[in-house]
Amino acid sequence: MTEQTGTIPVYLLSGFLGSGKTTLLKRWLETAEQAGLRPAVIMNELGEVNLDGIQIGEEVRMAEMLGGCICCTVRGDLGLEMMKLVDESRPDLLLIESTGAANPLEIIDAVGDASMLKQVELKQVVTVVDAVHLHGQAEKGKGQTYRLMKEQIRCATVLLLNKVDNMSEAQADELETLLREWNSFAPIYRTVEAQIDIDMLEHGGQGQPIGQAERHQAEEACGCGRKDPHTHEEHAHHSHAHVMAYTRYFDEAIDSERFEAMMGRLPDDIYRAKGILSFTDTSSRFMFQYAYKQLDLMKINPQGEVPDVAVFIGEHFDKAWLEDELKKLTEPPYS
Ligand SMILES: Nc1nc2c(ncn2[C@@H]2O[C@H](COP(=O)(O)OP(=O)(O)OP(=O)(O)O)[C@@H](O)[C@H]2O)c(=O)[nH]1
Repeated sequence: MTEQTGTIPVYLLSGFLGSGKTTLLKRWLETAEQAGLRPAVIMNELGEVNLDGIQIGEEVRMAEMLGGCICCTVRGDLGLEMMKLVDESRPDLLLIESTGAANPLEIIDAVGDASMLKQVELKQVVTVVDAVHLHGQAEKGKGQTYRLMKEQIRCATVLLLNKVDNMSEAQADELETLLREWNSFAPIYRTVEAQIDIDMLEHGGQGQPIGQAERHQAEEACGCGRKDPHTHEEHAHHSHAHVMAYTRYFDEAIDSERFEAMMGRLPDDIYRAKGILSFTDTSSRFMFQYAYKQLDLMKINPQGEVPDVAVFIGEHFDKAWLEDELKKLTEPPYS
């Protein structure tokens, strides 16, 4: 783990929605705590509730930026939040988890601005890639999500090819070749549940901080407003404007079977969902995580007052359909 040298190292966790950033963040925090270090975290969520933050211990100093994406709508706040955290808690390291829709270059710039005022230094941009999702996107080979994933990969100084448990070795080999084509300098680690030696991430396998050359290369590759060298198209400034989030609060417990059946009916354009729910058939509360058709439910006992809530994220999906489905969850049982 990083030794304290006066400058606070900053690590940016990037990667498309549901790729495993929070899973990695939890590991990183555990490792830091075992090493006796005091980490601080900035979390950014598209939805109105910090569901990722609930998974982090209360002892970790955390700033939340909710209801917008760190790289645009709330970008101005990032520098302020970072400086406040540094002044208030003087952490040994700072981890920033962006929304899965963020363009990392914008955040890299914001950290760069802050480093002129405070002793913070961006050390690594770790992009977590959902192997299965990328595989599907690469087969299509086009679209805004594909382009955004490519940008996140190009801006990385370290790449985790995560969720390789869901694919064959040969498919993972193919993806690694693709990652290498898009990003020739970042070390690539294949992972399951983001299991990796954190030291390898902190030092990018080479002990190199982000240098001018890499930064320049990343800017060339994904700079907003710059022309793509191959297509000569301008990159959209907010390449994730197509991603939308829908938040629904519940005042009462819902039927677990109906909920699971509804999740099974979600259309492809709702690819990510998460939330905390109470079910009528058990007294425990549950956190659910849904990413690209995979639904996980975990018992949870959140500290403080946390409402029952579900957040759905996707592209141009039919909100009316979703509202109708959610309404059915709280209706009396059908005869
Ligand atoms: N099968 C499988 N599932 C994984 C793996 N890593 C993470 N997951 C699951 O994928 C889901 C999303 O993981 P998160 O860590 O919350 O992803 P995230 O990138 O933080 O998601 P957002 O913050 O919404 O962008 C969770 O249900 C994880 O348990 C993996 O290697 N394999």
